[in-house]
Parts: sequence; C-alpha cells; structure tokens
Amino acid sequence: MSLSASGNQSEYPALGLTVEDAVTLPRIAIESVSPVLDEGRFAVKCIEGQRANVSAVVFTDGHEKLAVHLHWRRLNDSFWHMSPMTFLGNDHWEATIVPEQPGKFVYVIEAWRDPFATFQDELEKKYRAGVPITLELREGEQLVRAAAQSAAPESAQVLERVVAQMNAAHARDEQLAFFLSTETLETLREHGMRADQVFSRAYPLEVERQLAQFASWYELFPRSVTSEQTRHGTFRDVTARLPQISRMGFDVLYFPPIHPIGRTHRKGPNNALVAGESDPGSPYAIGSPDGGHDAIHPELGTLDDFIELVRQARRQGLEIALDFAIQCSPDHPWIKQHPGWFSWRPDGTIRHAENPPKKYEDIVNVDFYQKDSVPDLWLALRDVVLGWVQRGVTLFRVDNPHTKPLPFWEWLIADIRADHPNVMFLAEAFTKPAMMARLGKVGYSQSYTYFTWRNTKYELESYFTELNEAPWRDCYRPNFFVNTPDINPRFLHHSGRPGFLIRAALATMGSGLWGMYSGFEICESAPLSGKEEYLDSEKYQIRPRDYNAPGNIVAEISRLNLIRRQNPALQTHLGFQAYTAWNDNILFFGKRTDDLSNFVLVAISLDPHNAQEAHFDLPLWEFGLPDDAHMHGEDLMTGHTWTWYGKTQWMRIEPWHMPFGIWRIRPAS
Ligand SMILES: O=P(O)(O)O[C@H]1O[C@H](CO)[C@@H](O[C@H]2O[C@H](CO)[C@@H](O)[C@H](O)[C@H]2O)[C@H](O)[C@H]1O
Repeated sequence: MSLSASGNQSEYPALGLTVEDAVTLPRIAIESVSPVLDEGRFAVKCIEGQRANVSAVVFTDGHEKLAVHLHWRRLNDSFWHMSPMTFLGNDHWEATIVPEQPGKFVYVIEAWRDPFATFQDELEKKYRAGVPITLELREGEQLVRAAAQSAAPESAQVLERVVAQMNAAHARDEQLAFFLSTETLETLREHGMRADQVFSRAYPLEVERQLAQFASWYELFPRSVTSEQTRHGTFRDVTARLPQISRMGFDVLYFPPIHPIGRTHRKGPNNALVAGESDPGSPYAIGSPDGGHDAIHPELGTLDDFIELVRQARRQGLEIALDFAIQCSPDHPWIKQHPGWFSWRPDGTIRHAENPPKKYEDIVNVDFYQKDSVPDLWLALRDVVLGWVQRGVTLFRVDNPHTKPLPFWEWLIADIRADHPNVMFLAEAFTKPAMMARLGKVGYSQSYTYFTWRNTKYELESYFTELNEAPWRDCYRPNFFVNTPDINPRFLHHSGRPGFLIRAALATMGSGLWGMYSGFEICESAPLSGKEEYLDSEKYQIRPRDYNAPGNIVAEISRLNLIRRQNPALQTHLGFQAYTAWNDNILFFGKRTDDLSNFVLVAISLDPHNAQEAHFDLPLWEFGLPDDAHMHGEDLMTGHTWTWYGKTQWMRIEPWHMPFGIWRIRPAS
C-alpha cells in the first residue's frame, strides 16, 4: 500500500491538503485525551464503582467559548450517559465517570463553539466594567431567537419557553438577570445550535471487579493437604482447611493444575528425569488416559467434590483460582485425538517444551497455527475455560502466557468475558517489559511481576514508582507474589523469620494484589543447591506441613491482610509515594486515597539482621500543613496511638521485634 496508490491525501493531512479538504476539517482540536492506551487500540483498565477521570485539551481559534461533553456507555447498551466536562483553565477539560458494573465501556468527547456562553461572558464583563450594554442585550435577543428558530424538533418546545421568558423580561434588570443566568446558559447549551461540533474517536475502557485490583492470593497443592507423605491429599482435605486460610484474610485460593498427570517422562523428586513407581509427577504434565484439561486427577476426588469445594470456599469468602497451563503430557488424549494440533518432527516425536534455560521434558506444546489447529484448537481451549467457569471457577492463573500467541489471548479473554464479565485472568509471565505490558493490554487483569527480585531501597522505590506511571498504570496490575513453587527467593535463604516479615510487608503494602505460596507462613526456605528453587519441591512430591510450627508468621500475615481490608489506600498499587528517611536500609513511603481521608505511612527495614535508625520527614506538606504542625499517628500492627510534633522525626527498627512500621496518620485536631 502506498499513499499515491490510495490516491487519498486527505487521510494524511500532515502530508498536504487541497482547499476542498481543508474546509471540511474540524475547527476545534481535541488533543491529549486521557486515559487512552496506544491511541485507543486497547482498553484502559478501570474498576467497577470507582471514579475514572477523563481529561482532554480542547481548543479552537479566536476567543469564542467552547462547550465540552463526555459521553459514555456500556458497549452493548444503546443509552449514552453524558457529563459536561469542567474547564480547568489553559484549554484543559475534565469529567469523572463511575462505571457501575464490569464489562466493556466506550467514551467519546464532544465539543462545539458555544455562542451564548461567549455572549454571556462578554456581557458580564462589560456590565461589571460599567460599559453601555444596550446593543449587547439586543444581540442576546437575536441569539436566543436564532437558537429557537433552528432548534431540532425535540428541543423546539423548550426553546420556545425560553423565548417566552425572555419576552416577559421588560425591565433592564430583568433582562440582565435572564441573560446572565446559569439556567439560560445551560438550556441553550443543551438545546441550542452546536456550531462546529466535533467528536473524538471512541475510546475503550475495560471495567473489572474490585478483586482485579485488591485481592490476597494463597497458593497450595491440594495433594499436599495431608498428614503423611504417603497419603495423597484430596479436595475434601482442602475443604477442611478452608477456615484456616480464610482466617488469615485471603480472598483467593489458587491451585496448580488439578488434572490427570501423565506417566511418560514423568519427573521424580527434585526435577529428576526418571520417576519412581510411586512418585506423583508434576501436575503441570497434564493429561493421561484419565482425561485432559477438562478432567480431574482421580486421586484428588470427584468433580462433585471439586464443585462442593468451590461452594464451600465461596461461603468463607474465598474464590478458587485454577491454573490454565496450555501444554500436554505425551499421554494427553488430544495427542491421539488431534495429532494435527501439534508439530511433529521427522522422527515422529514432538519437541518437549521449555522456557530457556528451564527444560520441561515431560510436556509438549500445542501449535496454534497448524492447519488443523485454526480454529479448532482455539475453540477447544476456550471450551476448557468455559467448562470450569460453568463449574463455578471465576479466576484463572495462566501458565507462561507469553509463550502463546497474543491474538489468541485477546480473542479468548474477550470471548469469555463477554458473557462472564466476572471472570479474570492472572498472567504468570516473567519476561521482557513490553510483553508483560501487552498481556495486560490484551485482557489480563493482573500479572506476576519482578517484585521478587527487587531488594534494595533504590530498586523497590523505582519499581513501585514505575508501576504508578503511564503506561503501566493503565494496563498492568501487579500481583506481588512473595514466593512461588518456582521461586524460593535468595533473600529468604538466610534472612530468617524477619526476612519473611519484610517481604510480606513489602508485598501487602506495595500493591493491592499480593500472593503467597504455602510454606511461606512457616518460613520455609531450604534451597536446592544454592538455586532459587525449593529443595524437595512440592512440584514433584507430596509435602505435608505443620502450619503451627514454631516461628510461624500466621498472626502477622493475618494482621497485614486485615489492615489492607480496613484501609482503602492499601487496596491498590496506585497512590504510592516515596518519602525521605535518611538510611539506605529503610524504605519509607506513603499510600493515600485521593481525598486524603485514608493516609498510611509505611517504614520497612530491608535489613533482617541488624537494628536500623533514621531521621525521616513526616509528609505534613501533603495535607497543606506547615513544618511545625502536629500529626496524629496510629500503629496499625499494635493499635498504639501518639502525636508527632513537627516535620523531622526519628525511627528505630529492630527486626527481631518487628522489621516494619505501618502508621495511619491524620492532622491532629
Ligand atoms: O516456565 P515458568 O518458569 O513460567 O513455570 C511455569 O511453567 C512450567 C511449565 O508448565 C512449570 O514447570 C513445572 O512443570 C513442568 C511440566 O510438568 C516440569 O517439567 C517442570 O520441572 C516443573 O517445574 C512451572 O511450575 C510453572 O510455574
């Protein structure tokens, strides 16, 4: 395609215009529309019931006043909501919308020249300056009559009433009151002519449940919910453990794959390439003669047990999240039923999967673009998700989504959410930033992050700040997992209990979304030969645990989750602001709601071994207070309260007591 081939230069005004084209171009400019992602190619993320601010720079030639409206609606509704946009000065306009349910929405900005507003403004200035206004009053009359004459049928009656009102105003004061009234202005704005009317393009918004932004995830392997390594845990055992998990304040209970596990190339303990007869294998090796992605591993129980578990979990305030791992053990039924969905090598084998440098010898990948795969494989995978949705599952953690095609995700997520807007997807992607962001743009409601590898004050401050800025804030919600079955963070190998508390505080205070893989609460950290992997990982064997083991941090985790529930400022990663504490081992930051009604200060020592002290700045300026003002403080871990006098304060953190402080502040009255 070339410009000369299309022959239509007006599509590219910057390259030159004919006069015929120029006279048809809009006279009003709408620029810098926000929020917008990639010029509207992708939807900006919003949360149901929460305010979304829409702003734009709107201007025209000359001095005439403009009127600017924001129109928005749910994609499939015919009714448009309308809010006038407020003029903020310097051509900036803003309006707020509050979408009430999850789903896809669009918004459009409309602008036009508003002759009556221009007239009213001039009339008022001249009147106040004592300049003669007789002629102006006559011009006003003309304007109102012209508006009534050219009114659309649905506005005619309203404008006739306005004309009648004007005719009834005989005394000069009455006329002035009529022409300067807000009511006259608004009626004419709504029903009068819209000169040079222009519309922006429609911009999409994706509205999700609050759980998309604020949720505490707990991960466990159902087979390990048992008292002995030789007895496979079941869904019924998990059901019995639900109250314990719910009491810790979690909202989501996430399971690695629960499907039948293959036998061919099954892995043994510690990723051994050969498994013993009784080794259970990696649950990610999905598929056996017992079924594939839509079946349940027989040793976990029945489908009814699973459905009952989902029901019981809901009763205790927990949603179940399932793993969606698009890969097959060589024993998966699809390999025989749909050989055309895989790419075969000349020797009749399928290449095993990998995520370099990791090798997954017990699984193979499907091929999304084989002749037989399009669209049958895509539809089959969609039906797998739908099947679990029909069984009550609303959350899916997707394994390695960055190794599958982006168009597939964009289609699948939109297709599922069109009928089930409550369903959400968490991307288990650890890859380059562009792909991490793009997964959010194509529909993932939240994502794993680099948090696990950010340890120093500089790293944490920069990372938390970056996530608050464009483009991340519009497309990416970070779920801070403190550990996963694949990540036994090096920091925890030798940090002892204080290190676990440090990471828990960073995750719970840093983002509205955080996650923990079981074992963290009893400070498990034994690594596999210096690697970031767990020794005797539960990915390859059953691992019973004593959750009451001495030194556990169950009480602290429960408290942190409670603090999050009680403080709206902590229910999102947005609103983060780093503050000054004069010590590189102490991260000090604030989280606050827009109206400052909830303001939480967090000080976390990054040193699990030594006491750390610092002078720090109490952010009085955020409340518009002078440096000598008083501030009320409340320790949210202990309930202790006090008053701070003045901006410069001092703290000491002893990790063996509590390696962090969480203080709710408000101006002392
Ligand atoms: O590749 P990631 O680091 O994102 O890890 C995820 O995907 C892996 C493949 O599904 C998965 O790996 C585990 O399952 C494999 C298949 O059974 C097995 O070969 C690996 O040894 C095992 O670690 C990983 O757990 C998951 O988080």
